[in-house]
Amino acid sequence: MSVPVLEVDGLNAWYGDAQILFELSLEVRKGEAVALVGPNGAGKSTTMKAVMGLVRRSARRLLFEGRDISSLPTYRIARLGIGYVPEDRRIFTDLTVAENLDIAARSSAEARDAPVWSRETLFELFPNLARMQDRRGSAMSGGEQQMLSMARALVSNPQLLILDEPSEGVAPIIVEQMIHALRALKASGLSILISEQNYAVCEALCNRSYVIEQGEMRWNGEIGDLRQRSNQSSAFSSD
Ligand SMILES: Nc1ncnc2c1ncn2[C@@H]1O[C@H](COP(=O)(O)OP(=O)(O)OP(=O)(O)O)[C@@H](O)[C@H]1O
Repeated sequence: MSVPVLEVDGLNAWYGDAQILFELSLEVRKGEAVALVGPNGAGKSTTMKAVMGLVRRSARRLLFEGRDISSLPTYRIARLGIGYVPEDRRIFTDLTVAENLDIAARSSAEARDAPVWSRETLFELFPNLARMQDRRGSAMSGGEQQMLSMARALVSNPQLLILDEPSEGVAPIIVEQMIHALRALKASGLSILISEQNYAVCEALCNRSYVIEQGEMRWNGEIGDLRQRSNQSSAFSSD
């Protein structure tokens, strides 16, 4: 069994005084893709934000590659090798595809060694971005923006990619391209934690999954057992 990349144990998180996550535990091992599933408002995004240090949280254990990240600021967690693609994508919509990638490359080069992902290798992975290098973010579809956001996250050469519902509101053809790119990344050894309500995406990409409901972990197991589990709950949108 491969080594753990992300180890979370006893994670709690709050917005103000409201506790949202309760004693969550999960693990992502090297080279595996893990799905975090659950109904709207279950706490999937909050779990990802808590790992990145973007919400108030406490944990018995919060380790990335064996290192305690529980008291590090978000930018340092990112620099250690976690690429985070939030639900709202955070690309510069006034800038073109090429400019968005350049900015990510510049800030990554300041932070660590030269990036492994050149513009050329990113365009091989996301061919549709190659065809729209001079297009501004504001003129791209949601799915295209999502891929640009993934490409930006890869520039810093992460070991773990955290993706918050990348397929939400995205056309099926773009979802297919996204799955193709994510499978290639996984095959290259990258670990992936993905929040997802689309069963087809989970099945095509992931090894294991965790089901979260009302801020608590309700089930975890092999991806092949998830469909049966999901029939018993409202964790999935129909697909
Ligand atoms: N900034 C915030 N302030 C206060 N409460 C919040 C905030 N963001 C989320 N919440 C609440 O936290 C709970 C978990 O939300 P979260 O976004 O983590 O769920 P989710 O599983 O990602 O849902 P979705 O699939 O709808 O994105 C919800 O009850 C939500 O209303």
